[in-house]
Amino acid sequence: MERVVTMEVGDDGVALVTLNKPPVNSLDNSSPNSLMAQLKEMITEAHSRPDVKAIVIQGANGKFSGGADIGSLQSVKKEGQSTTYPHYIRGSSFFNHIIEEGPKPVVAAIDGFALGGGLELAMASNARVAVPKAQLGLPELTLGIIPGLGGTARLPRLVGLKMAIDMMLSSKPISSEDAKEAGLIDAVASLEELVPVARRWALDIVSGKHPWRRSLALTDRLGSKEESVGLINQARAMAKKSYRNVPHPFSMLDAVEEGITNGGHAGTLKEEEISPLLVVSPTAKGLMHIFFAQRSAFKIPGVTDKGSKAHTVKKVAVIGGGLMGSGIATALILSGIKVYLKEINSEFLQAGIQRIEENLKSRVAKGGMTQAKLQKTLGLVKGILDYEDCNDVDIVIEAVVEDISLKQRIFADLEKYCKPTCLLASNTSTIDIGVIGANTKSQDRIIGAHFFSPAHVMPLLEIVRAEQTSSQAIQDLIELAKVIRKVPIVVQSCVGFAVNRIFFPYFQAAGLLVDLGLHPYRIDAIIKDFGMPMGPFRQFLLADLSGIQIASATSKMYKKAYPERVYLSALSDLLLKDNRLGEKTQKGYYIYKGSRKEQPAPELEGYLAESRRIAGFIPDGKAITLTDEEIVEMIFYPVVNEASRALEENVVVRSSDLDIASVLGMGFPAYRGGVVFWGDSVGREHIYSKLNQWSSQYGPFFKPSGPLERAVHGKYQLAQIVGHSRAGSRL
Ligand SMILES: C[C@H](O)CC(=O)SCCNC(=O)CCNC(=O)[C@H](O)C(C)(C)COP(=O)(O)OP(=O)(O)OC[C@H]1O[C@@H](n2cnc3c(N)ncnc32)[C@H](O)[C@@H]1OP(=O)(O)O
Repeated sequence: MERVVTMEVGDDGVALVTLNKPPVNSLDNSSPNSLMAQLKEMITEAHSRPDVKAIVIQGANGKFSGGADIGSLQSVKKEGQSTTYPHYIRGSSFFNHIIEEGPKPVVAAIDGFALGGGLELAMASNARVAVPKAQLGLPELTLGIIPGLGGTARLPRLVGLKMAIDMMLSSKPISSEDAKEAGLIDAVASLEELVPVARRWALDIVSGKHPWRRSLALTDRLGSKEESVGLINQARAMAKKSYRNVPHPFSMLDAVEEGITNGGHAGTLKEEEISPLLVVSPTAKGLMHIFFAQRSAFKIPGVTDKGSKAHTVKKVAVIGGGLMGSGIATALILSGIKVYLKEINSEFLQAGIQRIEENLKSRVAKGGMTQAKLQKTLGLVKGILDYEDCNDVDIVIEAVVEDISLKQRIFADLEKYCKPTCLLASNTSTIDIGVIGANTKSQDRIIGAHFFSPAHVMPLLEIVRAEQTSSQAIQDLIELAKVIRKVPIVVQSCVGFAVNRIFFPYFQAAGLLVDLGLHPYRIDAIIKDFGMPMGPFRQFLLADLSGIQIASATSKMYKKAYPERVYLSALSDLLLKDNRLGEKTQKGYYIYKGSRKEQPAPELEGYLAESRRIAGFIPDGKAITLTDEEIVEMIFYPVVNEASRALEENVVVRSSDLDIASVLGMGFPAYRGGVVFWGDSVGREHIYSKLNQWSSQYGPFFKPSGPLERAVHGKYQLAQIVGHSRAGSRL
């Protein structure tokens, strides 16, 4: 039997129990051989051995524990009224009775992180010691579940109810320094001193020098029941505003309330009752899928598995200080990378640097940065006017206007002045990477680095590889993404790459529905209720933020690339003609009165009528009637349809990359698992038959794609289209 928990008893009478299950010492509880079962066995043995006075639990390889094993939670299935929830041993009962209330004190020695069940194990221990930079938190809500090993009952007793609720709702970990101040841990010790301090602490509990604290029994941080229930109700009201369509934040608050009103043990029983139900909810399935999808995105077969190392990036040149360039520069300096910002004259340079400063200032205003840190961070930017100055940078990221010959000239210049190992990246969203490098001999190190606006905020980076791009170049850019905390998806060049490619039908379907008589505001409200950050018409104005010319130009580009399946409503052009550019001119589909909050524009009706007249879809003037659900379907099924094409064309490495693209690039709700995952959960047959029906009613925009049709006939999931990919198929 593989040992993942070991025990060593020292001369001091302390049993040092070590969790050793790479990569994160997860608390697997699925079998007699799993970590939780072995841990229970070891602690029970320690309690019964006469030579053991106290127990210290640590994690191997610089990590305490990353919590329950998410893989085994993900595979839980519903079986009639119950589920296959992995509790080989009853975790809460073990933590409550054998660790917290056992006959010998237990101290947790925390290195690296204690997250989820990891922190719950530490909180069930009678004291906690951590290294200075350890991270402690309960991030279960990001997975669609709640703390299930006593976290909702113990955290409020250790740090107070308000902070506990904040920590759980935000899912953000805190550092050991903050944890010490809050009362979550008892001492901070250097790595060398961690276990010795924990041993001494455990013995001091035995001798009575330190109190023998049992978290579930603490009450000193809790206010009166009335106050507590008031706080919990306030949190419910807040959660209603920020969480749509998901049950778990409210379940978490129910468990907290039970633990406060009926005692800690009752709280842990409530968790036990709720957790198996939540883990099989569509929300948890979607969020756990996204958890693993995000990690898979960093692994590219033939690139990251070759054993070669990425180059370290210390200095990057950004060409162009416009909106995108300054955003990219901001993202880089925020991660401590030196940036040369290149512009064509000092006036533009000044403006670019000012934009970067504005980006940082807005962080300061939101409390995310101090003024002193702003100055230090801004100090990492140096303005330059000549390519000669790029001779010592590791990567260049070009972010100038979408002009092929301009870009070709820039790359020819870069090749001349940059060192031969320098990666040459373009932030183009439309131009073929191969074409950009056509006038150089450096095609192997030319690559697309497509950021999303605002680049210092949006978490996605599309890495576009051309035929000749080397695997080293891809690996270097993946590494840069890691450093600047972006999730990369590696894509083959095609019009729109991944995100814009699969979402062009989203905006076009919305336009089509308006031309069929629906109102844009109703569509926006329904799509927002579905979980998008804003509706397509409100978001159109976001496109305007990065330049309305781009939005207009890209529609034409799609028309050219995918003519048989594009629907261009006249509506946006009618608005543009009247200089209704959205927020920029304070009017678009909506009006803005000096704020970003949209207000209805009564005059929109005239534009709608004109657009419908041009479309000629409803000659008798009678708008079609659709339910809210049908509107969601008519807007998102075309997206799934396009995603199936992108999968078959191998635009991405794996289907989950498109899920990441939709969630991180467009704000598709993570709890729905991304567009492909969602499409599969809705069901390919249903989507196919609906698209067929609409295609005969409303035209080829809705025609089911070849790959979707094949998946239906072949009875395989949309997520498996990549495996059924046919080279050269463009149906
Ligand atoms: C009953 C309980 O209340 C319920 C729970 O505890 S649910 C679990 C709660 N815990 C979490 O949400 C923590 C999730 N993990 C993380 O946030 C991060 O992985 C981390 C901060 C622990 C480490 O981050 P980092 O060093 O960047 O490594 P990262 O790439 O994320 O993870 C390393 C590997 O560990 C895996 N992993 C991380 N946490 C895991 C977990 N809890 N279960 C299973 N696998 C896990 C990752 O999938 C990855 O696997 P791979 O190498 O095969 O891709």
